[in-house]
Amino acid sequence: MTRTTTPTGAALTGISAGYARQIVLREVSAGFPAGAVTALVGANGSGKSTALGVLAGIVRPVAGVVERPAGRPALVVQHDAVPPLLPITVRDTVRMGRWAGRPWRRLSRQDRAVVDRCLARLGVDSLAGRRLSALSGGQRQRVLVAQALAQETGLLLLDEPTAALDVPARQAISGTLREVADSGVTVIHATHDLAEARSADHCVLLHRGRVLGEGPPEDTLTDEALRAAWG
Ligand SMILES: Nc1ncnc2c1ncn2[C@@H]1O[C@H](COP(=O)(O)OP(=O)(O)OP(=O)(O)O)[C@@H](O)[C@H]1O
Repeated sequence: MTRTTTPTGAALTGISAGYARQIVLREVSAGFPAGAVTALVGANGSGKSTALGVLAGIVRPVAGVVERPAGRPALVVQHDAVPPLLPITVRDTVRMGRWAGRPWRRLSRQDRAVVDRCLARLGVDSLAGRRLSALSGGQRQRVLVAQALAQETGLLLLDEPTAALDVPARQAISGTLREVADSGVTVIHATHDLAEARSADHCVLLHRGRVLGEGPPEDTLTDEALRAAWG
């Protein structure tokens, strides 16, 4: 079941979910405050992407309740999950963020202004006319974040948005996520980078599809919890 709530953020209660042959998340309950950055932390295969899929409404749970802010959530997948030869430009990619469920709709002047703002915010305005497929992984990742920002959503979900990025690109994205959260958005990103998780406001630690801990990073990412999560 999905409920829309605002402005408390998002929450999973008693969620079990997975794929045709496999239950991945087992009775997961966790809160994701509005106006804050939450890091979803865990080892490979712990269920981070599946939890993002549930929050995004892409993975349908077999049990439990999903609560999220009203409106269509934005999900930024990993840049290598985007077909590499997709023949669209950077600007078109960000414009897609304004479609709001109506593909190729004509964008208003205001929509175009939002697109320009998001391109500039992620520092990809100079690449606007380039093909997405001609960009580096880090540049492409920034474009995907710009597309998500263009949705102006209350729930921004990102799957390892800074994996494999250099330090300036990582800082640019982290800084942007912080600003977006400060504007009241519920921001949730999956990561196995502990430094990044520690700079979040809140974190949820997953291990084999279950929640090991939740709360401020300093209380949640203890040596003992991390040993258990990676054990
Ligand atoms: N589309 C899918 N179809 C079937 N099984 C999947 C699918 N996506 C993930 N899984 C399985 O679900 C389990 C959890 O994967 P998930 O991607 O949610 O973990 P993760 O914590 O995001 O991992 P990683 O850090 O490697 O990205 C894994 O066993 C994986 O094989």
